[in-house]
Amino acid sequence: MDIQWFPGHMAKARRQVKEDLKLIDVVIEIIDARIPASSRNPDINQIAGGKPRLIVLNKADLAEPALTRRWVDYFKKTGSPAVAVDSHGGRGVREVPGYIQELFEPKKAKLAASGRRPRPARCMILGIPNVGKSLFINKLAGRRAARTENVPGVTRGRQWLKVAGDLELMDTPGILWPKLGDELVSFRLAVTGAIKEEIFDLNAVVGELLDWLAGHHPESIRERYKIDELPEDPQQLLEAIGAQRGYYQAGGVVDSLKAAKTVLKEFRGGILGRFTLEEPAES
Ligand SMILES: Nc1nc2c(ncn2[C@@H]2O[C@H](COP(=O)(O)OP(=O)(O)OP(=O)(O)O)[C@@H](O)[C@H]2O)c(=O)[nH]1
Repeated sequence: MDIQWFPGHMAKARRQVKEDLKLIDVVIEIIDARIPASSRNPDINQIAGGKPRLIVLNKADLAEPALTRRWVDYFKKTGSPAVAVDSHGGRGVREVPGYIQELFEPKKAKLAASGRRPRPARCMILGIPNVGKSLFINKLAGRRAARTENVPGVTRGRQWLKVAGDLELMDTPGILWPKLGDELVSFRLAVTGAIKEEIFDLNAVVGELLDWLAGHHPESIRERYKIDELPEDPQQLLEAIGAQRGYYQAGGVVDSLKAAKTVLKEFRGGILGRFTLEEPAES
């Protein structure tokens, strides 16, 4: 899924999600723990409406633990239960059903009061591209919950995956658009991978990333790229990294594009360290 969101696409996504939400008791909003504000869909409150919602800060293994705790507290204080998760390693995933049951409780009581048979809480995942919706679904529902969308000739409707803890999970996540138009947000979406590389200026984005890292975590660059004195100009820093790695083009010119790709890959992979690019509004 690419990030080319146009008004038509957004309207279609919104309609689809609205339709699916009719079947849902609890919404699971997946965000990226490294950018908990920028990775939220701007209209999520309207879209999820009055449905109880759990915020999942995914990729917590790549984020700064202390800041993740602050973000979780912040969301809780603002009335949204939140949990930090690493969908790769699985940390935090097992806590999710408990939160969902709590959020389902009022509706469950209502169903019981009207004499209906108890049933599992029905949930669906919502989030912008690349926050880890699919991996989270697989982790929560278990290995056997293989998706079938690539099987030729199979027309899929919405399917439900059974999840331990008396839950049912819609197998297809709702993909929502990210915040568009704000430069700082776009930068954060680009470095974390929510925006595809083909559509941003790699050198500029990595330059901004190096600027941020040099300001907040200079030791991470010094240690990784063995550069004692960090040049102030990010483009010079990029060249120093390229030179250190031996990335030269014909004529002895440093291949700074290759250096930029390396830095981005290592940042995204957590090799430079665990970073969170934004803090909650209140401390
Ligand atoms: N380190 C780490 N990587 C993760 C985690 N969750 C997802 N990823 C990686 O992030 C990338 C995107 O994961 P997906 O599950 O495909 O994300 P998605 O939200 O379904 O993506 P779209 O289909 O584009 O909407 C993949 O490379 C995953 O391996 C996590 O908790 N930790």
